[in-house]
Amino acid sequence: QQSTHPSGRSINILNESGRRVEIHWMNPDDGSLVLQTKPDILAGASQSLSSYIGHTFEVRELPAKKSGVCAGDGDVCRVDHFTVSANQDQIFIIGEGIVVEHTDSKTIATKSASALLDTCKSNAKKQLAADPDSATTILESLSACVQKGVADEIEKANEEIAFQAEVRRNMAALVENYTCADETLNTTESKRTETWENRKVHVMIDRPASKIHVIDDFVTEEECKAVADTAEPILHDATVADGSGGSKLSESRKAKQAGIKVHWDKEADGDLIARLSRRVYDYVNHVLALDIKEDGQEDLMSIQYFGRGPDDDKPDRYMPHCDGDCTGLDFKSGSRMATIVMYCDVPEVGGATRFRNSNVHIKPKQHAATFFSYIDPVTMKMDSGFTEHSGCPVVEGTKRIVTQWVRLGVDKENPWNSFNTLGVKYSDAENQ
Ligand SMILES: O=C(O)CCC(=O)C(=O)O
Ligand SMILES: [Fe+2]
Repeated sequence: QQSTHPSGRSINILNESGRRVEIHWMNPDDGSLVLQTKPDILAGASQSLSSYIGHTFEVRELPAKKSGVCAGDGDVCRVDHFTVSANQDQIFIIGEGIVVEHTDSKTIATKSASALLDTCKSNAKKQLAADPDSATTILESLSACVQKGVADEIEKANEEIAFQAEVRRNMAALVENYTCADETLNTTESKRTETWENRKVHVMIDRPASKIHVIDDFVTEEECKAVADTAEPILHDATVADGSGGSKLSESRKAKQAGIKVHWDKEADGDLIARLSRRVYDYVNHVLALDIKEDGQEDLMSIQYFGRGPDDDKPDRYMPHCDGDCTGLDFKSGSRMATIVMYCDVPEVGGATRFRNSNVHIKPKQHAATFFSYIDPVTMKMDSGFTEHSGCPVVEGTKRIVTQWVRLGVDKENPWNSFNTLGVKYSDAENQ
């Protein structure tokens, strides 16, 4: 519970004081002390604690077992305090004299930045002493020195991130089937909630290039029915592009689907599908402020998965995929950058929407919607894998969703399919 709470921080305490200490949490309401360390932290030992931003702790030196006294002046037991900050990777080092030093991701970064500057500065000073008239050259070599140091540090950090991302991806792939099959798994706890047009929004991840929201009561029963009625006569097996301009059935996408055209000319008359589609673009614009218009966008897609029981070895499902690019590339005009999946009918068993790289599991709730975006609207860089998702196998019952894949850079003259050189049908549009 603590580690998933947004203000939860797990902290590490190292006892380098040479003395035995204990840690108390200070209750801000009444100032009482609550012992956190049992047994005591011996000299040289470490201890981790689950805490929260803003919590303050007291470190108390304990009397030596033999002498029965502390090592402070006049045998006094020394005390210090520390407070948990918002930064990540916080370490509290209890030093000699029971003085607590606080390090975290920020202070470590600051330290390595100043170490780097110190090296460059001392080089510059030496040069200046040798040749007092060479100020310009010195300034140049100083900035070259800093630049190289910064580049080296960034490269190191990027390499570390790439390594960690690979470990995380491999783990995610491994647990995918287990988590999909785990019926006891509920929707992941949200980071925070918001409200949009009287609807509750659960914010699951909120990164510049990767957002996942669940919106309650996004679609109404009559809108679902309007889509289902239109889909019924044209429902067909889901296909993917076969690479030569045609389409083929796919193991990775087992479902029935039908493209649903939006009759915008009937919007003013209260057309239910147009009303739903308008809400989709309103929400996308609310989150991304990219001024997305309906012109040239893909049709709505009705997708239906049918459960055939636990013995079906080829259940209806969508294997993990990204709807657009999710490799961190620059955005390409006309391509997808957000998706809304609306749940019209939810199955009895199976059928969760899973974002395996973000560890976000969404158990479909009738009439709710999952919104996700995979573009950073400021840098125009795409998500780097956090929005990869799957529709878990549907085991019992029927799952009916309506999906809108949203593009940026399309309009009447340049509709979505003009960006597809093969000119494949709408049913082949999803990138796999
Ligand atoms: O069925 C789901 O939950 C996911 C559907 C999906 O991935 C899509 O429509 O792009
Ligand atoms: Fe998808």
